[in-house]
This record gives sequence, C-alpha cells and structure tokens, in this order.
Amino acid sequence: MTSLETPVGLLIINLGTPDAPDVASVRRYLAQFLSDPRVVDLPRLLWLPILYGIVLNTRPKKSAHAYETIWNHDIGEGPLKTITRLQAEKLAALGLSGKAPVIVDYALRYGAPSIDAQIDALMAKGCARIVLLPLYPQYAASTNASVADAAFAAVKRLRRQPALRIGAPYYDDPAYIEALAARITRDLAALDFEPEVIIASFHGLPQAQIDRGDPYRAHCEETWRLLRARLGMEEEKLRLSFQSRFGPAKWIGPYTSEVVEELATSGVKRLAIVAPGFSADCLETIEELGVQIRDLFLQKGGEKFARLSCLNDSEEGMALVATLAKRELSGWI
Ligand SMILES: C=CC1=C(C)c2cc3[nH]c(cc4nc(cc5[nH]c(cc1n2)c(C)c5CCC(=O)O)C(CCC(=O)O)=C4C)c(C)c3C=C
Ligand SMILES: [Fe+2]
Ligand SMILES: [Fe+2]
Repeated sequence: MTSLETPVGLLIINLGTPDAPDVASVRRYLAQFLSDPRVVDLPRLLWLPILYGIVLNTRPKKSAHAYETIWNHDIGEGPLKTITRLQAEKLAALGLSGKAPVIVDYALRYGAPSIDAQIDALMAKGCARIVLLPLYPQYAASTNASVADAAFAAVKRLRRQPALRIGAPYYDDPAYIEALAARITRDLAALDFEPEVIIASFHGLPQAQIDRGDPYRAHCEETWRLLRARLGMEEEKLRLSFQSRFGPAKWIGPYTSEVVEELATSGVKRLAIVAPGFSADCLETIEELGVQIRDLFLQKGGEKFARLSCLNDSEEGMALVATLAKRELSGWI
C-alpha cells in the first residue's frame, strides 16, 4: 500500500447543539459557543464578565425551554445533530472511495462529537489526510474561521500531523443554487395555498463583524440573487432578511421579524419562509421561524404561513453534499 492508498478522512461539520435540553447542558454549550472569540469578537476583559455575569445566568433557562420543544426525545439528541449524523451516514453509503478508501463521519464545532475527538478517531483508523467540510454556504469568521481554528488547535498537539483540507464556502455554487431551487419548488407545490411572498431568511451577524471585513452579507445577497434568477422571482416576491439577532448591538438587516410585520400590516395574507443559509434544521429554523415568526405573522393579520425545510438529508441536500465532498477530495482518492 502506497501512502496514496491509505484512508482519507472526511468530516462534515456543523455548528453544534447542547447535549440535553436542560439548563445545565445549555449553559455548558453556550459557554463554549459564546466564549469563542470568533463568535463574540469583543475584548475578553469586556465580554467575559458580561457572559458569565449576565448572559449565562439568564439565556440558558430561556433557551433550554426552546430546545425542549424541538428535541428528538426518542433518540436523545437535538435535530441539528440528528440531521448532521444522517447526512454523514448517507454520504458514507454513497461510496466515495477511489484508490484510497474514504472514511466519512461528522463533527460539531460546539458540543459533541467535537472536531478534535473526531480528528483523533480518524487518525486512529489510519487517516493521514483529512478533509473538513463545513456546511456553511456563506463565509463568516464566526463559523468558517472558527472551524479552522478548532482543527488547527487539534493538530497543534501532535508531532505527526495529518494533512488537512478545509472546504470552501459555496454560496454561489450552481450545485447549491440548484439544490435550493429544486427543494423550494417541490415544497411550494406541496402547500395547500399559494404564498404571495416568500422570505429567504439568513442567520444574522453583528454589523461590526461586517465592518471588520466579513464577506458574509455579500455572500447572502449573492445566494439570494442567484436563487431569484433561478426561480424567476423578483425582489418583492422573494424577500431577503436576517434572523436570530443576539444582544443589544446592531446586527445586519432587515430583520426577519420586521419584514414579516411589515408584510402582514401591508395586507399580505399568505407567506412562506425558507432559510437557505442553514444546511440542517435547528432551533433557529424550527422554533424561531416555525413558532415565533409564524405567531408574529398570524398575530399581525396574516392568514396562511408555511416554513419550508432546510436541505437536510433530502435527495437534493445529499446531491449537494456529495458534489462538495467529491470536489474537496479530488486528487486525494
Ligand atoms: C454573537 C452571537 C452569534 C453569532 C455571531 C452567530 C453566528 C452564526 N450562527 C450560525 C448558525 C447557528 N446559530 C445557532 C444558534 C445560536 N446562535 C447564537 C449566537 C450567534 N450566532 C446563539 C446564542 C444561539 C443559541 C440558541 C439560543 O440560545 O437561542 C444555530 C442553532 C443551534 C441549534 O442547536 O439548533 C445555528 C445553526 C451562523 C450560520 C452564524 C454566522 C453566519
Ligand atoms: Fe448563531
Ligand atoms: Fe434564535
């Protein structure tokens, strides 16, 4: 066996989720997440007292309750983890191996299974080459760079390091736009009503992170533009918005809640919402969009509301993940 025939590891990566929907687990998860300087890039001396003094004493209670409502109690895990695991299992079943076998698994940036534990596990199986595939279509330092930080921190401990590749953002990749368009078209056709407006809602980001050079907003806008072109929808038919604002600082807008309220009060009765930036359904889509935003729309005069699913492990979603995986593996297998 030459070194080119040794196994290659492939980890698909998503953000993460608490181990359980209770206050202690959510506090542990949020402490890890929100102390990452890529996520909250304020000076530590300013942020850590706020985080430990205020945020971690208030937010976990509220979030634990929200996680409880979406939890997959039968298997004891949150939806983001279930879906990411299924994506990895289905990707493994596709048989990506070439001259070199490919071992597929998944890791979560916060919570478990962690990136360092999964890199260790792949190395224990003989992988000297590892591809990390962050399932974040639009680049943000708080997501993509944070994955790279964790991967390089993991190998920093080692004398004999594996070779690492980290997948690129894919916000304008035809395979991504095609997967979204196919999924949206199929899901709209299955509704029992025709929405007047569809909102493409992306996770928000503090405006200050954009000002410091994050291309995230431009990436979201380009995804939105390409999706509109592919679906033949004008800006007023497929609206752009940003959700999940956290803390008092200014985040990028328009905020999803404001767009929904504006639409309802201007007489729109039938609305659909899709979250193209999330590759797996999670708290932010199932609960924030599916419950809070739905309630807001109906309360302000809307009559019909549908939340479309993320790509998840659907046929379209898996075709996309397979395309990305093959691209990032090329030359190694
Ligand atoms: C300063 C805070 C945050 C930044 C910056 C941020 C960026 C960011 N997040 C995602 C994707 C997800 N975020 C999720 C949950 C979530 N996000 C924040 C804060 C920031 N995110 C918080 C506090 C939470 C926790 C939930 C809560 O307490 O309300 C999730 C869902 C996780 C789940 O378990 O279901 C995802 C996914 C992206 C893509 C992004 C930057 C572009
Ligand atoms: Fe987030
Ligand atoms: Fe949220």
